[in-house]
Amino acid sequence: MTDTALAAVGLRKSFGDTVALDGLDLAVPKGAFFGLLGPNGAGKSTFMSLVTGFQDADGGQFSLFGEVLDPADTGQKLRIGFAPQHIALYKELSAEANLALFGRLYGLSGRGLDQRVEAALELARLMDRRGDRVKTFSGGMMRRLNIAAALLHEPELLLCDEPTVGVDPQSRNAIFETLLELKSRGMTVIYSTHYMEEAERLCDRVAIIDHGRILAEGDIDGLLEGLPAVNAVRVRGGELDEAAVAALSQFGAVSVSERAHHLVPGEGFRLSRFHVWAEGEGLEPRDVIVERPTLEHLFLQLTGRELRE
Ligand SMILES: Nc1ncnc2c1ncn2[C@@H]1O[C@H](COP(=O)(O)OP(=O)(O)OP(=O)(O)O)[C@@H](O)[C@H]1O
Repeated sequence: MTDTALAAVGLRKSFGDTVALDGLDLAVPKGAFFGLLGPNGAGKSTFMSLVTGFQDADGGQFSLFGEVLDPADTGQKLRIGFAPQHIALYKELSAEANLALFGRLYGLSGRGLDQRVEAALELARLMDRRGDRVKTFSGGMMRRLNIAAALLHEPELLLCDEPTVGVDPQSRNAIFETLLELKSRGMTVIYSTHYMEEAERLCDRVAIIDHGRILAEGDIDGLLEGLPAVNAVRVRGGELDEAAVAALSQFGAVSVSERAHHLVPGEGFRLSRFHVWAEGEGLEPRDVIVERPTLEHLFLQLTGRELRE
């Protein structure tokens, strides 16, 4: 028995001169909601297309639940579900007809198929729109259906490629509900995104990918542990006098904007000491905003670039 759902070792893939995957190593534990976090062009979709056998790797190897993954092995393929970045649905057909079609492609029929279609409609929260053509759906509804269609054959591992790109915040929340439902069922999910807030909200573990390599991997708290405990402090109000600003500077680099003083903590910064100082200055707790480091800061530290550049 292995505790690893999917492992990749030394994966390589190039398109002409473009190196999409550059010796990528990754291990995804069973039952993890695993975030693959990286900017556009980092290699996330290429990675998924190799796992699902849509493209062949130039080098390297995968194992799926402890067995070497052979793209031609149908039995192994059935253990994987894939919700691609680009919606793969028939827009002229209804939600229900789409699901039935995908179910038949997976060899389902009769009562078994009907039950899976019902379950998928429920998961996607589209019971009341089941008979409507997909072309009348919002982007978020299509995304949910796209995910549900990938689950009809009850795979053990779901790959979900950037499901929230181009959807409004409300639809995004509805997609999260579907994903959180899968998480609560203990399904192994590999979720690619370039939104660090999504990774922080959904994922137990995260791998940071850039230029086709994994730069860091672990649970989010562990990954952030290496960063300073406080990323920045904002003092609202902008009412500090010159002496107070000079005193603030003992804690690090200070810059001033119209409404606030921003402090980037220096070496040996202690938040407790800072709070004592702030209280002495008569600052209200609500005027002091402490920014904790995020995965965005980690990415910046690792690459010298913003995640969304
Ligand atoms: N079929 C292809 N032909 C040529 N280049 C490709 C192809 N597929 C991917 N690439 C290139 O490989 C690199 C990795 O692309 P990939 O789509 O895997 O990144 P990504 O992290 O999924 O980003 P995005 O969110 O933009 O899809 C990019 O430089 C991309 O332009």
